[in-house]
Amino acid sequence: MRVLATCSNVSKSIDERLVIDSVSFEIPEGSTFALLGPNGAGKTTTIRLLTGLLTPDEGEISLFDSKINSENASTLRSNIGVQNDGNLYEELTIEENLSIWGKLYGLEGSVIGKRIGELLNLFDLEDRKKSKVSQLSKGMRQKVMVARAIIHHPRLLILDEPTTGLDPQSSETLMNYLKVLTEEEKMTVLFSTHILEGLETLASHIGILNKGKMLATGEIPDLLKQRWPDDQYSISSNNEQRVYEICSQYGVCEYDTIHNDTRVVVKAETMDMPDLINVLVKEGIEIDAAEKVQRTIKDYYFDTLVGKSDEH
Ligand SMILES: Nc1ncnc2c1ncn2[C@@H]1O[C@H](COP(=O)(O)OP(=O)(O)OP(=O)(O)O)[C@@H](O)[C@H]1O
Repeated sequence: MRVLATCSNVSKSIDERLVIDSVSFEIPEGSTFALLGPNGAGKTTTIRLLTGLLTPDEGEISLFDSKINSENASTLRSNIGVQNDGNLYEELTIEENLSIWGKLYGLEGSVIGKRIGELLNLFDLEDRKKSKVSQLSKGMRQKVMVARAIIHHPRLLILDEPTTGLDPQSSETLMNYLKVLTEEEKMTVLFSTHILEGLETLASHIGILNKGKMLATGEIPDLLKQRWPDDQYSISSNNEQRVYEICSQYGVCEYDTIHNDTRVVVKAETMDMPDLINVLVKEGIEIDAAEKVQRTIKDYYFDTLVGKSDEH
């Protein structure tokens, strides 16, 4: 797959503090890339570096196969859409704001009208299109900022915590729309977020930043498979302690510190699940359920950050 953006060993200090520390990652074309990490991890700074608003102290950033430099930055930026791209015009209406940006991006009048209609509909802002931005709520402004970044259907859309301030329904609508943009419009999307629940249905790739370092990056199914190569089952029974003891004898049991329960890691070479269930039943244990554990990005995220909070 073609790579649309690359960060290679990028470092950046702000006020003599190293806030981005030799970060490398790739954004493949057509991907939906979620940038994750605790507060202050460096997500916004990475986004500002990618969009050319900040210059790396070390390392290289390439967009669309070209290394960003002071000469080509503005041309490259015309192919990206950025949510926090300057302020909105407070004394103009939503419609006027979007129209100005459509013109700036060189769209034809008829296309601008059509796109504005779609975006107002998407964000449930049709009845407010004649309202001045200064009269909008925080969440509504956020919607207009995101709409502005999308209006020209950029090749690469970059959104910094796009759902912050949005109500649950609007968040869901926006995230589903981003999926449509990647699938139908072949757009590539990078977004930062703190929302981990259900992320695997929205994102194809992730990068986890912590204290300026990229701890893990790649395609979600690959990362999950690398971290948990063996099938795991969660067994609920009338005697958890005994299950743990018996499974431990066979070397297939571990205590899951994230979920606080007993999980059986079934390694193909040791024992398969039906055999193990038989052993447990023969021992007089009543098994209520033995469910295969579906690992998620939330599990992966916390597993990656375990023990990292004190490092720097
Ligand atoms: N303009 C600035 N001046 C000084 N320090 C800054 C500036 N911008 C960012 N930093 C520092 O860089 C580090 C990374 O900040 P950044 O905003 O990139 O984190 P983030 O991952 O986006 O955090 P959050 O999830 O809280 O938005 C922080 O320690 C922050 O204090």
